[in-house]
Amino acid sequence: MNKYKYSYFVSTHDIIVMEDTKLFKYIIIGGGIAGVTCAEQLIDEDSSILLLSATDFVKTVTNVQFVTKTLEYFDVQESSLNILASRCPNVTVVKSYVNYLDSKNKIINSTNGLFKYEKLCICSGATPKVIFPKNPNVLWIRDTESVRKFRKRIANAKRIVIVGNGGIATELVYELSGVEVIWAIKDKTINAVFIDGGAAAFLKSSLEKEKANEEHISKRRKYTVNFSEGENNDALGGALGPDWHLGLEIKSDKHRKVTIESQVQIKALYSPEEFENRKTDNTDQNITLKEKWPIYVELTNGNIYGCDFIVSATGVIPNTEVFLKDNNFELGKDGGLLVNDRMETSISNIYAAGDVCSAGWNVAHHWFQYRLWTQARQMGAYAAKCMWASLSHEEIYMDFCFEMFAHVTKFMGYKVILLGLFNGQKLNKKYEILLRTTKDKEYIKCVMVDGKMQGAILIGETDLEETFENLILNQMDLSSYGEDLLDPSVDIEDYFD
Ligand SMILES: Cc1cc2nc3c(=O)[nH]c(=O)nc-3n(C[C@H](O)[C@H](O)[C@H](O)COP(=O)(O)OP(=O)(O)OC[C@H]3O[C@@H](n4cnc5c(N)ncnc54)[C@H](O)[C@@H]3O)c2cc1C
Ligand SMILES: NC(=O)C1=CN([C@@H]2O[C@H](COP(=O)(O)OP(=O)(O)OC[C@H]3O[C@@H](n4cnc5c(N)ncnc54)[C@H](O)[C@@H]3O)[C@@H](O)[C@H]2O)C=CC1
Repeated sequence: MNKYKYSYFVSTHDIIVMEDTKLFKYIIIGGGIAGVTCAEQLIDEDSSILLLSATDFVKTVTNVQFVTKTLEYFDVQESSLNILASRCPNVTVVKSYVNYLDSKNKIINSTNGLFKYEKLCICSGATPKVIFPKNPNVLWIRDTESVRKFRKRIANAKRIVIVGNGGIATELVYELSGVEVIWAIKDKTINAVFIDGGAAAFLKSSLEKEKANEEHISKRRKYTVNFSEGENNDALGGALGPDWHLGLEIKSDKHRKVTIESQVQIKALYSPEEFENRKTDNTDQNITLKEKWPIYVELTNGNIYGCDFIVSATGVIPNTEVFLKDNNFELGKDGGLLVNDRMETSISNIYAAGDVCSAGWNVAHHWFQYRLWTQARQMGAYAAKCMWASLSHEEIYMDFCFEMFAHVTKFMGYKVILLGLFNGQKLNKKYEILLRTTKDKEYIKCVMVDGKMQGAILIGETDLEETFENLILNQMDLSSYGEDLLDPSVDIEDYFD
């Protein structure tokens, strides 16, 4: 890339562009799943495509397998930039961090110089929204580097506090053994971001089992991650994804010891010195405080725990900051770059996909955005199609995957499938629930309105995903079946397929 003569900044408003600033038809920012999929899917083979990745690795998806029309499994690999470039000959891949966007002149400034675009797709992902981010005893999980730090600290830890009740916290609590875990959640029940209280009760019993006794079925077939020591890159890498925790087999003790503190938040953190200086009565009530710890956590219910460190698994914030300087992007409520049904942001010729964007179109009734690997892939692929269609004046239609929310994952050792409005989202509590559950085997919940299925949670090997997907998409009137719909003696799979 040295062949580009360096252009330079006078001020953020005044870029001097040298004559040979390279023009690319498409530029994609971000080497995560959204960016890489976008680059791979650009079918414009004669065009110049540039992918800028802040890190030495990009995330690539392989072996995509459709479980149903909307549910998919895939493998994820961290690949070097060269591997991606050799796989996609029309894509130039450059390690470069973008630090300024001049949308008026369609130029981006990066650590590797200036680049001009016809169409730009921002796929810069999201950053963990960390509580007490400056405290050295508060860790988070996002990329390979953050997992490396976590592994280092957990090796000698006796007790940690995990804050948050979403995907990361749920997976981490389940994966850890040989260390005492205090799980502090805002909600009444575990994993409330994804599942209801009934499903949470079903899953929770897994925490009481010993880790060694369980067969380790991976969420996807393979996740290859590069944990090589030595590389110390401050740039935030792409989000980890399926099976990121498989490398956390650190402790030989397979006992889980989890205390769930529900309906609490963190009130304060204390260093050992600050804690010594606290002379309040309630500190003495907690036996755990007799030991000396690197940090102390006070919860809003008054309980105080000493621990080795805290993991903040408290959601993400879209990575937009760099792009907002001097650019009047319209933002979604969650701070993402608002995109329309063509994945276009509010600034012309700029598209966005994946965790960085907020779906701003009139979404299908059974679909909503969740910052997930699967949606990053789908949005990246669709954004590529939209950019190409815009330049070639072709008409395209919104991909079918945006018709219905669908997610397959694994929580607490069980396969979990979420379809449509699985928690009654958008239904203003006006729905009925049909439920079938068999302890340690399956949990099936259907959300029904006027006899029509709106969503479903399937935990365990139920084999109902295809049937239920069809029922949600077709909106067939099922009133005549009533509760028989989930009667185990009725083979509804055959009936409705
Ligand atoms: C621990 C963990 C487990 C997860 N598990 C699952 C799961 O099981 N299933 C699931 O569906 N989802 C899962 N997710 C969520 C999923 O990983 C993300 O939603 C998805 O990877 C987002 O992809 P992305 O490409 O939008 O963003 P990212 O993967 O964050 O990629 C963004 C890229 O942009 C680069 N970048 C940022 N700013 C700049 C800049 N200014 N210049 C150049 N480059 C820049 C970053 O370095 C990064 O490479 C998980 C997330 C985490 C953190
Ligand atoms: N299996 C899967 O599908 C997985 C998906 N992911 C995805 O990765 C991303 C990051 O994961 P998470 O950090 O777990 O985000 P999340 O959005 O899934 O969960 C965030 C949790 O933090 C809680 N929270 C927020 N602020 C808080 C505060 N101040 N104090 C206490 N609790 C607070 C929320 O109530 C919520 O329970 C998400 O987009 C998630 O969907 C992550 C892991 C696994």
